[in-house]
Amino acid sequence: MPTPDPGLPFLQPDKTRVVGLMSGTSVDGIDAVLVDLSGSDQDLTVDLIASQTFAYAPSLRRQILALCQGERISLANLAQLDDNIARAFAEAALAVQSGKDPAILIGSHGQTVFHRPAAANTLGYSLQLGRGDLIAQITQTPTVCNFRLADIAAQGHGAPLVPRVDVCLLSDRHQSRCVQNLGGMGNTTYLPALDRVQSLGEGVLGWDTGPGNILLDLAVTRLTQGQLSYDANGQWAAQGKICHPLVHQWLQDPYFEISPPKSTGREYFGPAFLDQCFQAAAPYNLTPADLLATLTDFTAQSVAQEYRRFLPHPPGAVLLCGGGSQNTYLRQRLAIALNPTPVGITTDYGLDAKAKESIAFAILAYWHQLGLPGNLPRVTGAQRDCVLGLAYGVHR
Ligand SMILES: Nc1ncnc2c1ncn2[C@@H]1O[C@H](COP(=O)(O)OP(=O)(O)OP(=O)(O)O)[C@@H](O)[C@H]1O
Ligand SMILES: CC(=O)N[C@H]1[C@@H]2OC[C@@H](O2)[C@@H](O)[C@@H]1O[C@H](C)C(=O)O
Repeated sequence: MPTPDPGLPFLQPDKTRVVGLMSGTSVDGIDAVLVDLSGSDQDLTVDLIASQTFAYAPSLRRQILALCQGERISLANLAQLDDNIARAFAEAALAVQSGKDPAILIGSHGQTVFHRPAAANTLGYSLQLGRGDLIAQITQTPTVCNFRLADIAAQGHGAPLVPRVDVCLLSDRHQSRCVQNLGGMGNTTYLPALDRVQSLGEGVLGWDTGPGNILLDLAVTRLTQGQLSYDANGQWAAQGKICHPLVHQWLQDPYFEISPPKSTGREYFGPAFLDQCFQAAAPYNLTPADLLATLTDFTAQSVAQEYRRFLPHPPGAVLLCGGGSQNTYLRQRLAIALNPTPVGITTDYGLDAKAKESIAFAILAYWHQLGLPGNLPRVTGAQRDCVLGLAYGVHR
């Protein structure tokens, strides 16, 4: 057990109210939850009390995206941006608790602005802004943040981190499952048909499968000159015709050749990748709807190809989560690509699909306070189990 900080609550594994905060690679806003957690890991239970998404103010979003895209920024402006993100996260934490008994702990993922996957002879590097010390001070609530660092220092990718939570909340002893997140990026957790205790020891796999909504969001933004930022329910793409030769061509991308552990981000599947897609599409004279249909099918096919390449068996079911689980057309294309495996959403298995990642960071903060590891070395490639996160207490 780590020595508890005097400014932090010393938790016992019984009912604890925690806020979870997450903003991922879509940079659409802060997903916030208020949960009651009990148990430790294999007997963990979650009661979702409140859940809300707080869109970023347009100017803050623009600054974050500019930074993600590698635009130059002075250190003074970087400091200001970090403060502003922390303030937005703190406001989200306060707002999601409004009218409820307060949380005693916050788990804040922060905003990813840069991710360098680990490689042979190169450590990973992952930078999340929105510093936890400021969130703790503003909310007067102890805050755990910077969850990816310990895993990276142990030579892991620092991502994905949600798989250990998936094991504890979604394993089934009779059915193997893939939990497929469709955020900006896509990532999966393969849960063999084992109970939670066995699963933590063996068989679980997880990795970033490639793009989630990122190429769709970027394409919609480009095609509408910034008027729209995503294809609501996939309605636009559903009107188009898929260009199958392009999908086939894009599936040859070298990222899909890499065996797990692997992780990715906007640095790879970002604007430059989309430029290449648009260039490759030029000879086909596609309409905007055709382009979106083709990018949507590519996204679905990339997930199916990753499963075929890297899973020991097709899963008994695929459970979707993340914002892309709301895209009806993407879900249809996934169901076709994964046929005959049934495709559902985690909400139907008791875990809100849109809130799952922020719930996971509430749990990782709780595990930090219990001294329990949060990573799965088989997934991230780390050399050992790590207690994840840096904790900031409230010193009045
Ligand atoms: N109704 C909807 N129809 C289509 N797409 C949707 C809908 N709702 C959300 N999305 C998509 O989900 C995205 C946000 O998903 P989410 O919040 O899970 O991503 P994230 O957490 O930023 O990403 P990551 O998991 O990569 O960190 C939006 O940018 C949009 O593309
Ligand atoms: C560096 C980073 O923010 N990675 C995210 C991103 O979004 C999806 C995928 O890429 C995943 O690896 C990770 O997020 C989830 C929450 C995770 O760590 O499990």
